[in-house]
Amino acid sequence: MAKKVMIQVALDTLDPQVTLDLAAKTAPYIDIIEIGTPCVKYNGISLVKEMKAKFPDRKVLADLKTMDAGEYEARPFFEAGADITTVLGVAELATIKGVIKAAHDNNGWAQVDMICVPDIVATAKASAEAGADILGVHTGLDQQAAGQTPFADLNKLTSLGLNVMISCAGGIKPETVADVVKAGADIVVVGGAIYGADDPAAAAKQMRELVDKAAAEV
Ligand SMILES: O=C(CO)[C@H](O)[C@H](O)COP(=O)(O)O
Repeated sequence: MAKKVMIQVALDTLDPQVTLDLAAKTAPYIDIIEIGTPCVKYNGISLVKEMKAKFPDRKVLADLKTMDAGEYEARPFFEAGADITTVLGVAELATIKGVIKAAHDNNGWAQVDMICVPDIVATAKASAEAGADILGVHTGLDQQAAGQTPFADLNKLTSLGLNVMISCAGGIKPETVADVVKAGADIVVVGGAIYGADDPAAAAKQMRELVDKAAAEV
């Protein structure tokens, strides 16, 4: 039985209508619609509400990258319809636990973003122990520009065998997505390779085909 690997489209666009249109084009091929950090900061909670209302059959992730006041910041977004929010792994454990509480009180998932975390193994273990649902391996846009990739961190986390989902984000393209799946990711996050494509729907369809093919070979 092939492992089910989810695809998360990361929408880092700012214009709300452009973002909604991209979600409509890609929704048939993806599992999670991410309202990216720049987008959610620019548009706020109203876009989360509208996105969930338009795509009730897709999980909606608000990429808050919460750094403090975890429950206080995350709870309104879960109550507005977000299925997943993110909290930074560099935050205090109390902050991470607050987002987890807000998530679980609303049948949602809490993702701990490992971007810039100095010791991702220690943070991963502590986050899993605290009840995190997803650990997010993440090479940020600026890190990508400096030539970094998520693969080393992905292998570190998948080898721990923790009872959590592992997502992977950071410049993933058609040429590299199979390696991400074969390294054990449960969720493949794709932003620019889809929203920046000439035909985002075709790019999402291609990613779906590549992910499913690689998952069948794992
Ligand atoms: O969270 C993000 C940046 O902080 C992006 O959404 C994430 O990196 C995925 O986008 P891309 O595939 O373009 O790297």
